[in-house]
Amino acid sequence: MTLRAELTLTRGSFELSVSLSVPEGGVLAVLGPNGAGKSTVLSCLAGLVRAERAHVRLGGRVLDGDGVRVPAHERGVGLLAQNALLFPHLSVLDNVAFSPRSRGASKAEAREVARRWLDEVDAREFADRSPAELSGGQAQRVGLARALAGEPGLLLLDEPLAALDVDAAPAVRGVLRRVLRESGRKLATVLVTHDPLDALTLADHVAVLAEGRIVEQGPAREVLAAPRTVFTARLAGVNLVPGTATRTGSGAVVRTASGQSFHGVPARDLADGDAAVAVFNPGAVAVHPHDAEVAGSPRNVVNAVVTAVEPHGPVVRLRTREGISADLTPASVADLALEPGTPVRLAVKAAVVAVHAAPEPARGPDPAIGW
Ligand SMILES: Nc1ncnc2c1ncn2[C@@H]1O[C@H](COP(=O)(O)OP(=O)(O)OP(=O)(O)O)[C@@H](O)[C@H]1O
Repeated sequence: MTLRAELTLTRGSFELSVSLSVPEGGVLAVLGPNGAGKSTVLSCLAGLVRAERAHVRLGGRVLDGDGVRVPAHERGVGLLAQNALLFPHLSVLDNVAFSPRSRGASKAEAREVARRWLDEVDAREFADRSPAELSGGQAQRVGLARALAGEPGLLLLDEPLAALDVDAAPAVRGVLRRVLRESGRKLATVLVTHDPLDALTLADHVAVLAEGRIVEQGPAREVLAAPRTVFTARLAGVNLVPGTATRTGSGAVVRTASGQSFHGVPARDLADGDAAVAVFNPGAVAVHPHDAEVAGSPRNVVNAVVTAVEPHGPVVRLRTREGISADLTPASVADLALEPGTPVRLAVKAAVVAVHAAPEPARGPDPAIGW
């Protein structure tokens, strides 16, 4: 079923105003910093929190608005949060059978449905266990089966992998991915996550929420490959320099508030005077001694001071006071004797800097924000 929702709510100084749409079979990942309003959006959709102004339509049915407010248990919404919150006194099978049973199925029918869903999430073998006998990952799989056994039109996933340790998360992510593809075809799914990997692997679209507003949205790969806000850039692990754009023939320059210029390759829709961001990968940043001459093809050169030297997978990520990050090999960190406080000269070729119009005046420390 297709979901369309418009929600407005004020809570103290926090204001939420969002408009979402998820087609049948679609998975929308909602990303955003702490306190952005992600859980509030899910709670409003689930009918657990009342928005001041709401219009929520699922398939042909109005859940909220036009004088209607369908209570939570009648919405046809499945919910899985960080913890599955299974009923401790029921077996795994009866936890999953609970939804069909409360929709009027006989005990035998409900258990049959439950067995089918436990098969779907590879948890049939746990049917007779009590929830206390499950690991975190097993409990999340059972929680997913329980959410789907009620045949919801909308599935809400609130950081379903966040409480799992690094060994358990991949298996549950794999089950979610398969179940959303196969069984999720009639559903709209909204997934709240902090993890770009979840967004890329589970969702087709993402919406980035900041301070109660959607600041970026679109196909997951496009948004994460070309982030326009500081938050999305951090998620995607790239450097992002906010400023104002000027077109220069086939190129573009982003000038920051402090007068620093970054040359790059403009997106097609970029216009002179636009609020813009220069985006580049930490792996594309070359690090030189602070007094080095940096020559060659058109480059952006920034004097910076190292603030952190951190292992980052097979490379070392250098963070600087100026906000730009660079990835280097451990050998070059040693050669350049890099440590917090070392002055360096960073260089990045214009050809690998993408310049995008920003949807809002870019926020964050000037001149650049990198991770
Ligand atoms: N029960 C509540 N009463 C009052 N304010 C609340 C309540 N719950 C949340 N808030 C506030 O509403 C805002 C949005 O919170 P919400 O939990 O939706 O954010 P979130 O994006 O889900 O954050 P997180 O990633 O930390 O879970 C925050 O400013 C928060 O302090």
